[in-house]
Amino acid sequence: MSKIHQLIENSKVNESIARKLFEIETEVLACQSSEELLERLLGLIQAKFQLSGISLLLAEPTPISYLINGNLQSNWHQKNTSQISTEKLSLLHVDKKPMLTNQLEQLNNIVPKSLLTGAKSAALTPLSLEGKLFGSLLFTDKSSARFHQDLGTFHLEQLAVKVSLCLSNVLIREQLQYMAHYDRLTGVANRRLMEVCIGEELIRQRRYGVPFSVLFIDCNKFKAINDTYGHDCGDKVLTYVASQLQELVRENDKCFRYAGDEFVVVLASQTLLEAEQASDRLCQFFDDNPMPYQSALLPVSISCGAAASSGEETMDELLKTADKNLYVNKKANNGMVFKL
Ligand SMILES: Nc1nc2c(ncn2[C@@H]2O[C@H](COP(=O)(O)OP(=O)(O)OP(=O)(O)O)[C@@H](O)[C@H]2O)c(=O)[nH]1
Repeated sequence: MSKIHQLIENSKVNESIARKLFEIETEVLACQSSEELLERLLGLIQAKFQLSGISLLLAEPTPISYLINGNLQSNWHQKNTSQISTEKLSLLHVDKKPMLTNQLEQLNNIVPKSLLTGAKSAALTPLSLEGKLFGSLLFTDKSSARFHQDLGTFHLEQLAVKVSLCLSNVLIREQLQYMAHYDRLTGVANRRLMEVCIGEELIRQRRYGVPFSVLFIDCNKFKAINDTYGHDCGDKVLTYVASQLQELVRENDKCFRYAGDEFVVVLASQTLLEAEQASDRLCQFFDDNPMPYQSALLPVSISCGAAASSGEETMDELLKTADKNLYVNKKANNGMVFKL
């Protein structure tokens, strides 16, 4: 082939690659979550470029990978995402550049063997967030001619920048949403999300007659725990109570941190009697299960008040009834002593 023909041919190939990347970019721009974005992106790349294998390598441990890993729970990610140490990742991407190779022995002891099964060549695209390398997209092919050291990396570099940008935008949005709806200390949903949840239950009840109840929960003598063992211990107690409450309620029920040492549980489809039974069960659990603390056991106790929604009252009225019942029950619990 003459030089000019070769140039024209190269330019056509480049244009076709650029077009496919543009189409992929356009499609992933609308993705609302990092999980959806990565899944969609990798699926599109594999289909459009007909790659035999594609996977996501995530650095471990970095704060960024922790943030992303928490979001990647789908079956697809379980199958296609692998952990890689930060040191190994930087071996793949010297100066944060893509890597192309058909000498796969170079990847031995860096990339999990299973990801290279049947492959004869591979391309790795670095992913960065806030200037930090946190992962790599691994493309593999059955042909050793597909990726090799002498190929240019311009398109992969572009892809790396664009994916990193899209991902960072989505992650910032996810972080903001999380901070707006979840309590930082205990990890349970906050009062704002509780209002949304009760609002939805009220609509369901008024429209379809589905009952629901709420439990107002308060830790007993919590101030004394803070004063005796310190604020850090108090924080641990709150985290312990929140995590146990979440474990103890049914899948459909939801637990919220209302304020300070107060929590609210929304019991979907449950009557007052069922809510009172749940309340007894929760109180009994904490009486029977003191919190492990500094190689000892710290008694933790809670009081609960239940209220069933009739569909007539407002959210505030419902919570007030539960709160009133809580204080009736709390009186009976007075006199708890905390000893390590
Ligand atoms: N450690 C810690 N303490 C908190 C937090 N939020 C609120 N508190 C404290 O929780 C305590 C709640 O005290 P009270 O409302 O008097 O409750 P109590 O001591 O459990 O009293 P009773 O409910 O009557 O048994 C206050 O001292 C707050 O300072 C928090 O995030 N961490």
